[in-house]
Amino acid sequence: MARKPIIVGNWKMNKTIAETKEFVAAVDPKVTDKADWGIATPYLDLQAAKAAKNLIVAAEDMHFKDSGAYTGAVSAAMLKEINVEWTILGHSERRQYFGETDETVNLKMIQAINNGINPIVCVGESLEQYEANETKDVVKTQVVAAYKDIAKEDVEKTVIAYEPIWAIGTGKTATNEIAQDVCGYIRTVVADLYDQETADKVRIQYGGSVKPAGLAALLEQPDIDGALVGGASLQVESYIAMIEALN
Ligand SMILES: O=C(CO)COP(=O)(O)O
Repeated sequence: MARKPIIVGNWKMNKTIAETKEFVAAVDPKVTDKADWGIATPYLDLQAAKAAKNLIVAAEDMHFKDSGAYTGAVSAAMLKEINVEWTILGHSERRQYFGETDETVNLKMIQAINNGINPIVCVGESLEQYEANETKDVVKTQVVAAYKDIAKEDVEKTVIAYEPIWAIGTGKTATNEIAQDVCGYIRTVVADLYDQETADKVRIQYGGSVKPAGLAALLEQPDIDGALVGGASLQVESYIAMIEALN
């Protein structure tokens, strides 16, 4: 089953509007059709990022309500108005620092789908859970919760990012074997929730200290269809090095 790779840079809380313009001007013309390439940026940078003709532009989060008294939050309608059609949901940093729960991630998944926004939903275990051999239980619980009330025909609009928390920003990458094992398991969870055909269509990314040099081998894994990249997506040179790694 051929699934087009999807590689998205998660900028987290980095880059001003001016820096975004500079990055997009340098990187966007280099994008090839070997993969879907994207950047997830702070809200304030999104409109500048949309100058891109080739790059997917994603938000890093989105509220689950249409509007209302939610100081600091951004709605699906606000994203749609500037033609942002993707968002990350449930990143471990949102779960850790901003009180995101499996329940709010699910509400956001539903809100995203209802508004024509494609979610990249993040799952992954802590170091403690990894060491206690709880990885599969943890990601299963997160995936099952995230997809509650998501219809089968909508699953292929979503992307699942497996990001072991112990590999984020630490320079410690999961080996390709570990990443494949967990991503393959996630696909069986989706198959159990829906069916094999649906599971075969959904794209699953790995994230956690991905670097240009490791990208091609990572994508050779049968159940890894892309990457969610933090640090290595911030510099023009390293983003272009990822594009070139797949040429
Ligand atoms: O959290 C990540 C992407 O969402 C991974 O970040 P790093 O690539 O910096 O480890």
